[in-house]
Amino acid sequence: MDSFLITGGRPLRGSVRINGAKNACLPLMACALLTDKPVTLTNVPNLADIRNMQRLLDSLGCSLSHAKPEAAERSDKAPDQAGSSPDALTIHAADHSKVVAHYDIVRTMRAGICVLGPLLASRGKARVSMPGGCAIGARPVDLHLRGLEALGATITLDAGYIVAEAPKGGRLKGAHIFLGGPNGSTALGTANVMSAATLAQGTTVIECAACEPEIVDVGNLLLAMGAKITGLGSPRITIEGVDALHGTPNAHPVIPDRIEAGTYLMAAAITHGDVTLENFPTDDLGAALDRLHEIGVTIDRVSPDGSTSEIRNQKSEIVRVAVARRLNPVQVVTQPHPGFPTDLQAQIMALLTLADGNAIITEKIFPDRFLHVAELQRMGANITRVGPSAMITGVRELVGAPVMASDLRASAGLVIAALAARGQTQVNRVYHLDRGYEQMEVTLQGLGAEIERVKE
Ligand SMILES: CC(=O)N[C@H]1[C@@H](OP(=O)(O)OP(=O)(O)OC[C@H]2O[C@@H](n3ccc(=O)[nH]c3=O)[C@H](O)[C@@H]2O)O[C@H](CO)[C@@H](O)[C@@H]1O
Ligand SMILES: C=C(OP(=O)(O)O)C(=O)O
Repeated sequence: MDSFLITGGRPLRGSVRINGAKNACLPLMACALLTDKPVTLTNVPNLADIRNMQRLLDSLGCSLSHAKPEAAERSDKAPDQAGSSPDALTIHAADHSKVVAHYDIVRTMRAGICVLGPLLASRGKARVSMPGGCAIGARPVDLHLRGLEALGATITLDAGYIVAEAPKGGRLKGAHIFLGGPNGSTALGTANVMSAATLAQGTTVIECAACEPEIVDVGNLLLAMGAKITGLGSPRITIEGVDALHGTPNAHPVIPDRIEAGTYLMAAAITHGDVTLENFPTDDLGAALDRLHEIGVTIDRVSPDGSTSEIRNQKSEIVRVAVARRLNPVQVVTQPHPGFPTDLQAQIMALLTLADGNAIITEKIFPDRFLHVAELQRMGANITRVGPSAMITGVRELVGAPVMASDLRASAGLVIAALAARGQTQVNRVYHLDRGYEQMEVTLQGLGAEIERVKE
């Protein structure tokens, strides 16, 4: 398994373009199963999870191609040698006979579950393996199943597979569904139920729907495919079922990855660097920007003439991040959007290990998402975990050490810590990072970091 060797202490300087969001792109891809017409996405990130979702869709009778149609949006990325664009993806679900999402693919990522709703709605039945994903605590799928049952599906479990069948006649029926669980809304559960409801007979109302930008992006793609949806981005989404969906008249650009953007913000901050981030989704990062501001990180909007000003709420802008002094300790609570995202918890913890005082992080989405704590402690961090909270007493310096990456964002937190640590850190098992960050080591090298991938 590959690892990263990082020698810390170099301030990051330069510019990074934020890629399309993994957690939007994966459920967007699954939506292609809802129609027999081609669906084209652009700004598709080049990630292990995306390739696995391509394999899954291929196994479900879809043809996939990277050729960029005339109507597709322009992208800054260079076309590859064959004249196609690596970040454009067309998915054509022409063969609707296959309904089994196999364990060997679905176990690799949580978002594999996103094919369940579309398969059930368009093919009348589905057999989908229980999904995998990051080891960040209990990750039940009861809300997904409860929502689909409310739409009239019969669901049973068989040998690790979810077996779902639409009512007689093959069509789901609209319903009023409360989709909240003990920790609030469910992102992928909302995507699953909303996409299934687009083809149901009648009206569906989802209460306690996820407000995450990635789910809004899924809703926007469905609208472009002819669905009737209102309330996107609010806790109540209403879907008026239609008889059929069509393909995308124009290519749908995947939104920028707010978690990738937040990760590079924190990497820049911990090294007291000066980094410009392009395609930065300010609007989607309110809570994280608020915490970073309190910590003492300066984030300015860069105008086309190069001047800087206050950042504004926008879907995509250019920002410049810099830190002039020692970091302030702050309190962070992870919550559903628009609260502080759990997917940035490990990264901000790494940053706070070097703050000037006591910080506290409370994890309200995945109360056991703390596997990075022990690894940060190996690097000299002073952290005490108490139930769903971690108390962090800032230290003067971190010291490089061999550490083990346990999951995607924990790995990102360890890389951030290593960039600031004295000496060398070996971050083992970086295949987790490759699921969610496009060539992270190359991006960081471009910013002046001393980092290399060791292949094994
Ligand atoms: C691929 C993808 O997009 N993954 C993201 C998605 O995961 P995912 O969609 O799986 O996470 P959810 O939003 O569903 O989980 C939120 C909370 O609801 C609970 N829950 C969820 C489903 C369910 O059926 N029952 C239930 O109780 C979970 O245990 C958790 O406490 O949102 C998470 C929360 O923002 C992120 O950390 C993940 O990176
Ligand atoms: C937890 C994540 O991914 P997954 O839900 O696929 O495990 C993540 O993207 O941070």
